[in-house]
Amino acid sequence: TCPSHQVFNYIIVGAGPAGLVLANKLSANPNVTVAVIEAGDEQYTNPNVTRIDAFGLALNTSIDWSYTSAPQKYLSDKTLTYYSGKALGGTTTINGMTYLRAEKGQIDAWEGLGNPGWSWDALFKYYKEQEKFQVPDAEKVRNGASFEEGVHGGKGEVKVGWSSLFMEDGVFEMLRETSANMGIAWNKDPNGGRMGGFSTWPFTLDAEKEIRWDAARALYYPIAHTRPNLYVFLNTTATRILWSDSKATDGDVVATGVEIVTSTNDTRQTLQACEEVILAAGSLRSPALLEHSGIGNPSVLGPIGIETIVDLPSVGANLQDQPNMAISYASLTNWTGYPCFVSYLTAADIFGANLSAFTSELSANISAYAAQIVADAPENETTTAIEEALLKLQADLVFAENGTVPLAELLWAPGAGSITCVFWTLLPFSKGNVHITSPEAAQQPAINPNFLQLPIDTLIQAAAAVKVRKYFATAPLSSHVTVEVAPGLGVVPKDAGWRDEKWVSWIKQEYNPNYHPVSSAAMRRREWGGVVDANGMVYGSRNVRVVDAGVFPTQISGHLSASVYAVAGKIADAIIAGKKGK
Ligand SMILES: Cc1cc2nc3c(=O)[nH]c(=O)nc-3n(C[C@H](O)[C@H](O)[C@H](O)COP(=O)(O)OP(=O)(O)OC[C@H]3O[C@@H](n4cnc5c(N)ncnc54)[C@H](O)[C@@H]3O)c2cc1C
Repeated sequence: TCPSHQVFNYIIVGAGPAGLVLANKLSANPNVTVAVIEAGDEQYTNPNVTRIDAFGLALNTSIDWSYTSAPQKYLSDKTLTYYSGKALGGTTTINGMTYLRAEKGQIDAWEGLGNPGWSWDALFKYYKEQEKFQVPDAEKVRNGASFEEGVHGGKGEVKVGWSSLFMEDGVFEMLRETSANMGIAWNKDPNGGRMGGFSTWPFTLDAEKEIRWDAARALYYPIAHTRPNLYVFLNTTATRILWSDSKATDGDVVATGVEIVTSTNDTRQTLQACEEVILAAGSLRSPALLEHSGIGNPSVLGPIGIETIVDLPSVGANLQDQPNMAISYASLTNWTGYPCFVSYLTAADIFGANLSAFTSELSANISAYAAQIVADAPENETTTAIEEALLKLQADLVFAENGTVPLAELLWAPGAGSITCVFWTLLPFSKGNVHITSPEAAQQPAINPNFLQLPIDTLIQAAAAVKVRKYFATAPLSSHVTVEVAPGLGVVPKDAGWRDEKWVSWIKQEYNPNYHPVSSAAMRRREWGGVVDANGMVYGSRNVRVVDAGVFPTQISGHLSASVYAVAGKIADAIIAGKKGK
C-alpha cells in the first residue's frame, strides 16, 4: 500500500491505446491508485476526432506532434513529417481507424525471440476479449463487409464495424473480380490470423452513432467518473524517471516516480510511484524518456552530458517503419463513399517465377546487410551477429516456401474521377533508431528509420508497384480507368521492370512514412538487442516497464492499433498477476 494519495501505485506515461488499456485494467482494483500523465488534452467533442469521415483533418493541428524526421541518408537527406497523436487517446485520435490485426506466423515468431508465452493464440484471446464487433447489416454485407464466425468478440471496449459511408454498390465486386483474375483470392476475414488475399476491413467506430472510436472513448470516458483511484494529468509532460539512491539486491535501479512539467507551469514537479513507472509514450517517445533518465547507450548519452545509470545500448535501436506511396489512374466515374478494400500480397504473389532467384540473392547479401545496419548505428548499439540472425529470421518468415506472411499491402481508394492504390512494403529489412540529441526533454528525439537503407527494400517496393500496375491493367478494373496519373508513363515507362532505375528514383522522390514505427524498445532477450523482457520490464530496472508499439519484437503485417491494444492487455494481466518478469 502507498503512504498517501500523493503517491500512486502505478504511474503511466502516455494515454494512447497502450496507456489507457493499462490504466483501465490496473484501476479496476479500487485499492490500487493509478496516475496517467498525458502531454495532450481531452478531445471528447473535437469533430476532427469524432467524425467518421474526418481522417486527415487532425493532422498538423494541436493534437498532432508533427515531428520532423532526421535527414534520411538514403533519400538524399530528405526529412519527412512524422504524424503522431498528442491527446487523451494518443494516436488513435488522429489515425485511419483501420482495424487489422496481424499474421499468425509472425506473432508466433515472437516467442522464439526470447518471449515465452507470446504466440498468436495468446494475443487472439485479447483481440477478441477487447473487441465489441458490430455485425454488419445486409446492405453493408452486399457492399463487401464480411467476417468469419469465431474471429471477433462482442463484449469488449473497442468498437469495431462498418459505417454507412461504405463505398457505393459495385466497387467491392469490381475489385474482388479483378483480384481473382490476378490470382489473388478473396479472404472473407483478414483478422483471423491469415491476412493474405483481397478483403474489406472493419474500422474502429461506433456504427450506430457513427462516431470514431478512439482509445479514450473505448477505455477512459466510460470509467472516468466511477474510479476515484484513477488520476489523469492532462497537458502534462513527463521529463524523466526519478530513481532511488539505493539499488535492488541484484543491482537493478529502482524508480520512485517521475518528474513532470505542465503546459501552464514551467516549474518541474514530481509524482511518486510506490510500485511501478510504466512508459506508454509511444515508440517515438518512450525510448527518449529512458535515455533522459540515464538508461541507454553511453555513446549516445555521454556526448550530451547524461550519466548512464543502466548501460542498455539497444534503447531506441531497431526502429522500423514502412514506405508508403500511391499509384493513381484517372477514371470517368466519380466514385463516392469511404473505401475499405485491401489486397495483401505474399512474396510469391509479388515475385512469381522470380521468387527463388530473389530469395537466393537476399540470402547471399544478409552478411553485407547486417554490416550496413551496424555501420549506420551509433557505436555499440548492435552487432553483426545479432543483425544477421534477425535478418535471417525475417527472410525465413517472409520468403518461406508456401509462406503466408504478407509482404505488401495495397489499399484501394476510388475517388472523384480517379482510382488510387496506396501501397507499401510491410516488412522492410532496413533498420534505424530514435535517440535524444539534447539533455532538454522538451526537444524531440532524432527519428531516423533509415528508409531504403538496404537495396532489397527498394526492390520489393518496386516489385509491388509493378504488381499494382498489373492490377490496373486487369479486367474489370481496367475498364474503369483511363490514363495513369501517378507516376505516369512519362516518369516510369510502361514496360519498366522492378529492377528499373526509373522505379528507384520515383520511389525515392515520392517516399512517405507509413506511420507504423515499432520495435524501438524491443521485447527480446537482452543479448539479442532487447530493451524489455516478456512482461515489458526494462532490463536493469526493478520496476520500470515500457508498454506500447515500441515493444513489438518485430514489425507486423497488420495496422498497429489492434495489436497495441492486445499487447497492452496481455502485459496488464501479467502485472496484475504479479509477474515482475526476468
Ligand atoms: C496518421 C496515422 C494514421 C494511422 N492509421 C492507423 C490505422 O488506420 N489503423 C491502425 O491500427 N493504426 C493506425 N496508425 C497507428 C496507430 O494509431 C498507432 O500505432 C498507435 O496509436 C500507437 O499506440 P501507442 O499507445 O503505442 O502510442 P500513441 O497512440 O502514440 O500514444 C502515446 C501517447 O503518449 C503521449 N506522450 C508522449 N510523450 C509523453 C511524455 N513525455 N509525457 C506525457 N505524455 C507523452 C502522447 O501525447 C500520446 O498521447 C496510424 C498512425 C498515424 C500517425
